[in-house]
Amino acid sequence: MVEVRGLSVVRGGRPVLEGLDLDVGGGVTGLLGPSGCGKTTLIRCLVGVQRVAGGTVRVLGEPAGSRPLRDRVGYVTQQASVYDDLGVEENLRFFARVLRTPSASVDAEVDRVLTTVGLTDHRSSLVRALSGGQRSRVGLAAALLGDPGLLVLDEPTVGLDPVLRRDLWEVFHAIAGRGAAILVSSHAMDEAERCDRLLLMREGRVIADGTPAAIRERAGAADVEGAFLRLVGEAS
Ligand SMILES: Nc1ncnc2c1ncn2[C@@H]1O[C@H](COP(=O)(O)OP(=O)(O)OP(=O)(O)O)[C@@H](O)[C@H]1O
Repeated sequence: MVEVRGLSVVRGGRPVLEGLDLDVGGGVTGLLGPSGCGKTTLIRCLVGVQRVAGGTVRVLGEPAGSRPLRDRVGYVTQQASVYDDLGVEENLRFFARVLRTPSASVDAEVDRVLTTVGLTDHRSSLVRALSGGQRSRVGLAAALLGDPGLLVLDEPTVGLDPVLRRDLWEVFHAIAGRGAAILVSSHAMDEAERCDRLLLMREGRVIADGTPAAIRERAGAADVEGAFLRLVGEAS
């Protein structure tokens, strides 16, 4: 679903990614790595908003950021990307219009994404009156409009309580179970265990790639956190 070849990015005059090769298939893939290693930069490349110095990025068979991908790639950024002074449903209707959802399908689309994220009871609430976790789910609902084949989530569970985090992970797996690929960046090592596959980055390179069990085994660690610390340490 994602094919990255020889990707190089320079930011602030410094190389951030250098000749990165990567494939992402179905299921939930976790993107881990120390702060500043290039996770958000890679995500920006996948959604087509990052200027690249070299290489190619193809998503669902198309160049990243190209017009056919507009409603086939969902992106939830670290910052809230919904309007505080609009209602939940109003936000979703607005984003459906931006995506040019045919007007006859908008009601069904809005109902579908509200059900997926469990917010049907809050459809009329103003976003600013919601809790942090509910607000995150409005952003996720907006990213699910158009039924994207790839969903990219940049630290989607920061600041959420353990129950909400667990619920959101159930939503991610349900979405992946319907055939979408999900790429989630995270610093939460307990969440890494929930991924089907992990990509561990350090200084713009992928230093480990496999299931959580395979990565634990390779590092000889009891959990992903131990494996992460060992592998990042080895690579330095
Ligand atoms: N707007 C910018 N201008 C210049 N350099 C930037 C900019 N944004 C990020 N960088 C640099 O690019 C590198 C990678 O940043 P990036 O945001 O991709 O890291 P990250 O792995 O997502 O970090 P974090 O886990 O802290 O979110 C860092 O060294 C950072 O200083």
